[in-house]
This record gives sequence, C-alpha cells and structure tokens, in this order.
Amino acid sequence: MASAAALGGFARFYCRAGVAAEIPKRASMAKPSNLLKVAVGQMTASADIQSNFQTCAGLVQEAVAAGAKLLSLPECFSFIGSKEGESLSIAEPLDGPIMKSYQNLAREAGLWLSLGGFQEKGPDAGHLYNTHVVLDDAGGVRGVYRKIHLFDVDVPGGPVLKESRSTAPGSDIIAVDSPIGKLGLTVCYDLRFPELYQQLRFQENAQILLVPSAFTKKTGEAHWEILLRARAVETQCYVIAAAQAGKHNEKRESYGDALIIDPWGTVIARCADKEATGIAVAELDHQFLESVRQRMPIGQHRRYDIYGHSSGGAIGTTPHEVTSSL
Ligand SMILES: O=C(O)CNC(=O)[C@H](CS)NC(=O)CCC(=O)C(=O)O
Repeated sequence: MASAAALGGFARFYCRAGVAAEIPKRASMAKPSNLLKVAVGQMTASADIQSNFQTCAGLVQEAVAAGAKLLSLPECFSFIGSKEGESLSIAEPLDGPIMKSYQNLAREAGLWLSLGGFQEKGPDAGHLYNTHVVLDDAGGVRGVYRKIHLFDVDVPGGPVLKESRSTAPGSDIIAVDSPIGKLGLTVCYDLRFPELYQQLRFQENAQILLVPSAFTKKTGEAHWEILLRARAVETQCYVIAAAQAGKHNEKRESYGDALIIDPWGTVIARCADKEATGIAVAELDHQFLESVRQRMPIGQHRRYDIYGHSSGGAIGTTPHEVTSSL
C-alpha cells in the first residue's frame, strides 16, 4: 500500500529546499520483481511446546497462502514458562529436536523463517542464550544472533524482570543475506539501543531489521510503535516486528501489535487485533528503499570521522567528500 502522505511529505520537503520535486513512487513505478511479500506473526505462547508449534505451523500456512517469502515469529515463539527456571529446563542446542521441528516446517512450507528468541542451551547450567535464528526455505540455518541486551528492569507500574538471572548475553552483531534483502537480526529489548541498528545499517548494510519481541503491556503502550518507527526512519530500513500478545499465564501478559514499517517510517502492515493470533503481510519495495536513501543521504552525511568507526558499505566517508542535494 503506497503511503501517499509520506511521499507527499517528501515532496514538500524538497520543494522547501528549493530542489525540483521528483516524488519517489512505489508500487506503481516498481517492477513486480522488486515487490517481495513478507509476513509478521503475532501469538500468545504458553508453556506447552507442542501447542505453540501448532500455532506457529498455522501462521506458516497463512503466510504461504498469502504468498509471503518470509515469516517472522516473535521472541519465545516455542515456549513461555510461568515458573522461575522453567526456560532453563527446556533449553536445547540449535541441533536439538525443537529447532529441528521448525526446520522441517520451513522446508515443507518452502518459507524463510525468522525465529526470534529461542531458548538455546547456554554456556553453563544456569544460563541459556536468547537466540534469534533465521532459517531458509530448505530449513537450513542461515543466521544465529544471541540477544546482547538483557531486560533487567523494574517496569514502572508493571513487573520486575531480571533476564540476566538465567540468560547469558551474546556479543556479536549479525546480518544475513536473504531473497528479500539483507536482514539485521535483533531481539525485543535491543530495540532501545539505537547504536546496534546504526551498525546493522551502516556497517553491515542491512535493509530489513527484524525485531521479534515479547514487550510488556506497560512498556508496549508507551514505547513500542514509536521506537520501531524511529529505528525505521533513522536507518532507512524496513522494520519487521513480530510480537507476543495477550495473557500467557497468571503472571505474564504481552503487548502484541506486530508491525511492518517502511523506510520512511510508515506502518504498512499491522495485525487487525492487537491481542489475537495472526499474521499481517506487506510488500517490500527495494526501489522505494533506494529512493528514500538517495533523497535523504544520511549514509553520506554520517560523521564516521567523529563516531570512530569505518564507513562500512556506505558511499563517502566524510561529509567533506559529499555534495549534498539538500
Ligand atoms: O523471559 C523470557 O521468557 C523471554 N524474554 C523476554 O520476554 C524478554 C526478557 S524478560 N523481554 C523483553 O526483553 C521485553 C522488553 C520490553 O518490554 C521493553 O523493552 O519495554
């Protein structure tokens, strides 16, 4: 769905700057090959691994029926426990039976899967990794990202969560190639750390940022959409944010509202009901992404010289080398 308001905004911006307005068009201008359908999932996981799998399999079927090439599932897609230490007891290595069942699912459906927040067996008996795994359409593991920011927070008016009690942080930034573009892998609370997303865009050349989450109801109401849209705008990437939704058990409730956002910051897909299980589908348009990046060349204006790391794949290294049209 083309966001006329966003494009109109772009045109006005250029007119004010005294540059001839040439409005980037999306679907109408792009060749069909530029349009790639993706799906984002929303669900209410429980402590029943089998029933969570059935739910995910249903979402996979819906995504295939909609013609999507990739489906992103939320953090804790395979399990959300209600008791302390329960996650540790079900944690498995990536070559264990749980991940194997999702690999079979991806292969049988011929669908890429982004599986946010898998309870991966960790470095010691007391800690797991909160791992985002990307599977290709043959079920092969293409990307493994271990959440680097752990949610140790006393949510004002909400729960106290201390993720580091049973989770070890990862330390690597991960981006992987896919048929829909370069994917930047993150998980949930990472969303609050923009530097990670800057690195994914400007060092790793990500085009699509994945943020599978289980946001709390309280923080979701206040911050979910605004943070996601900010990450999309400041990185000029598509953002796909799968979400846990609703009540998992007596103690735990998630905000929901799975979203897909375009590089101009427009929400282009959202599940109809914030709290229900389902998917939302959108078309990614790389021509549109490129036009946003060309017309607002923050990749060239970024002060790599001051920030202290290399330019990665961006064009131009310092503003002095760049002639801006703005
Ligand atoms: O514990 C598990 O079962 C899996 N992990 C999670 O659900 C994590 C850690 S508790 N949740 C978040 O990061 C929420 C972040 C959030 O809500 C915010 O940033 O506002």
